[in-house]
Amino acid sequence: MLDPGREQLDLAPHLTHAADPDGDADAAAMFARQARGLFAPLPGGRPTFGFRDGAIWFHAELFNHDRREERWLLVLDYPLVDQVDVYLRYPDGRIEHMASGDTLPFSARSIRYRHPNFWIALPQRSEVDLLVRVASRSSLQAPMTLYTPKAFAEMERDMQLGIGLFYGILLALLAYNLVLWLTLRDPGYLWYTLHVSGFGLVMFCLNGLAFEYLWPDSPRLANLAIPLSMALSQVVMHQFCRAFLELRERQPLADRISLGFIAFFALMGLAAFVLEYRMAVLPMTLAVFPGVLFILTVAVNAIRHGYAPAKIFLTAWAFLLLGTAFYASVSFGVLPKTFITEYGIQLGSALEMILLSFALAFRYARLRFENERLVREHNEQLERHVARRTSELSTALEQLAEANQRLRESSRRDALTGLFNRRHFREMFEHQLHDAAETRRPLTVMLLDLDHFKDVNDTWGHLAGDECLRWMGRCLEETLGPHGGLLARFGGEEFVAVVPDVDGEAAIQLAERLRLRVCADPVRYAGSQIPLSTSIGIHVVRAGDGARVDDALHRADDALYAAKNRGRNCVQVAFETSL
Ligand SMILES: Nc1nc2c(ncn2[C@@H]2O[C@H](COP(=O)(O)OP(=O)(O)OP(=O)(O)O)[C@@H](O)[C@H]2O)c(=O)[nH]1
Repeated sequence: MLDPGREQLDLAPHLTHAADPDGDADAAAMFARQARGLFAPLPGGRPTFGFRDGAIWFHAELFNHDRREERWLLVLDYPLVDQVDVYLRYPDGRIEHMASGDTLPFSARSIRYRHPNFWIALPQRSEVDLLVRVASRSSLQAPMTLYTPKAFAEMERDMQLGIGLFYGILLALLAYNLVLWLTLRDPGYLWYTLHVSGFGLVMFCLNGLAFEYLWPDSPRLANLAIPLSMALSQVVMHQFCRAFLELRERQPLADRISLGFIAFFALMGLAAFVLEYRMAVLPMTLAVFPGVLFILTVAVNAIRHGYAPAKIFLTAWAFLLLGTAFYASVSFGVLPKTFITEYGIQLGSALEMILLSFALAFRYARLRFENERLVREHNEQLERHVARRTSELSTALEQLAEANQRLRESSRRDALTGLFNRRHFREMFEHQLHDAAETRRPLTVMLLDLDHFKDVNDTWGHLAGDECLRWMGRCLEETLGPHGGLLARFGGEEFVAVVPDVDGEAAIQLAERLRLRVCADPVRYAGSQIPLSTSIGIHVVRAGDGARVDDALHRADDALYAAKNRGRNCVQVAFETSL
C-alpha cells in the first residue's frame, strides 16, 4: 500500500519469492506459479541468497493510494547484480518489461545511477503486480526500494556527499603520499599509494561507480574488474605490510607466509581472465579473512618486539575492522541502520588510510632520527679519535721540540765541562761586542790556561786530567758566573771568559780571585790530590775601540803568553790595554 504521504518503501517485507534453478522460466510461467500460491516468503525476511545458479523471482502486489505520485523509482540497492528483469502487470492485462544489471550497458538504466533502477508507473487506486527476476554470478542479493522522485533526490544527495568525501580523502592521501614517495623514495610510500589505489578501486567497483564512470559500455570489463581489483588490492596490501613492518628483517617466517598470500592473490588475479567469475572471486573472498587476521597477528608481534610504528599501524587496521564489523552487524540486524553503521566500511577505511599515512610519517621520522643518531655517534667517535690522535701528535711534537732544544743546547756546550764551546762562544761574544759598542760599556776578556797540564796527564792519567778540567769549569762558574760572565772552554786545557761592565782594577781583582780559587785547593781524584794553577791573560775592550772578536782574543792570548813567560800562575793585562 503506497499510502498518501509515503515517500519511500522498502519492499523486502512485502516480497515473496520462487527459485528458477535452470534460469529458463519466463514471466508468464512465473505469474502463473505465483497465482497458484507457489511463491514463498523471503528466508529470514531478507532478499539475500548467496552464490546461486539460475535465477530467483520476486513478487509483490502494489497499490497506489497516493493521488499525486503516479511515477515511482524502483531501485535495486546492490550494484553487482548481472541481470535484473522487471515485469509490471496492469489491471488491463498489459505487461510491461524493463531490464538492467551489469551485463547490459550502463545507458540501459532508467536514470544514470550506480544501482540498477526502473521508472514505474503506478496509476492511482489500481493494483499492479510486480515480478522481478534476478540472476547473478556474484552473490545474489535483491534489496529493493521504491522512491518518489523527491525522496530519491534527497537520499541520493546525502549519499553523494558521503561518497564524495570518501573518495576525496582517498585521492588526497593518494596524491600526497605519491609526492612523498617521489621526493623521499621510501618504498613504504609507494606500497601505501598502491594500497590506497587498490582498495579505492575495489570500493569503486563494489559501489557500482567503476561501471558508471570507467567502463559504462563494457559489461565484460565491469565483471572482470571485481576479481582483478580484489587481487591487486590484496597483493599490494600484503606487500605494504611487509615493507612497513619490515618483515624480512624482523619476522622472516611471517615474511614467507606474506609472500605466500601475495603469490596466491597474484595467481588468482591472472586466473580471473580464464576462470568463471565465481571460481575466481570465491577463493579470494575466503582468503581475505585469514590474510587480515595474519596482518593483525604480525602487527601485534611487532609491537611486542618493541617496534613502535606498528602501534599506529594496528590502530589503523582496528578502525577498518571496526567499520566492517558495524557494517556486518547491520546486515545481520544486530545494530540499527545509522550513518555510522551503514557506511562503516567507508568510514573505517578512510580512518585507516589516514592513520596509515600518519604511521608512515612516524616510521619515516623514526628512521631519520635513527640515521641521525648513527651519523652523530659516528661523528663523535671520529672526533674522539681525531682528538686522541691530535693530542698524541702534539705530545710527540712537544717531545720533539724538547729533544731539538736539548740537541741545540748540547751542540752549544762542551761535553766535559758543561761550559759553552768555542763555536757558540764566538757567536755570543760577537753579540756582546756589538751591544757593548752600542751601549758604550766595557768588556773584560780573560783567557786562561792550566799550567803544566801535560804533567798532570802524564802523572795521574787522562781521567784525572778530565776531572781537573771539570774542576776548572766549576771555578769559573762560581767566580765569574755571578758577574754575568760568558764562560767557555776554548780548547784543550784553555778557557775563555768575557765579563761585562768590568774594567780596570776590578777586572784584575776578579782575575786574581779566580786564579787564587783554582790553586787554593788541590783537586781530589782517586785518592790523589792534584795541585793546579792557571795563568790568565786579560784584555779590556772599550767603547770606540772598534775591536773585532779575533783582535780581542789575540790581545788576551798575547797577555796569556806573557803570563806564561812570567813564570805562570799569574794574571797579565795585555800591553796595549789601557786600564
Ligand atoms: N786529560 C785531558 N787532557 C787534555 C785534554 N785536552 C788537552 N789535553 C792535554 O793538555 C796538554 C797540554 O799540554 P801543553 O800544550 O804542552 O801545555 P802544558 O803542559 O799545560 O804546559 P804550559 O801550558 O806551557 O804550562 C796535552 O798533554 C794534552 O794532551 C783533555 O780534554 N783531557
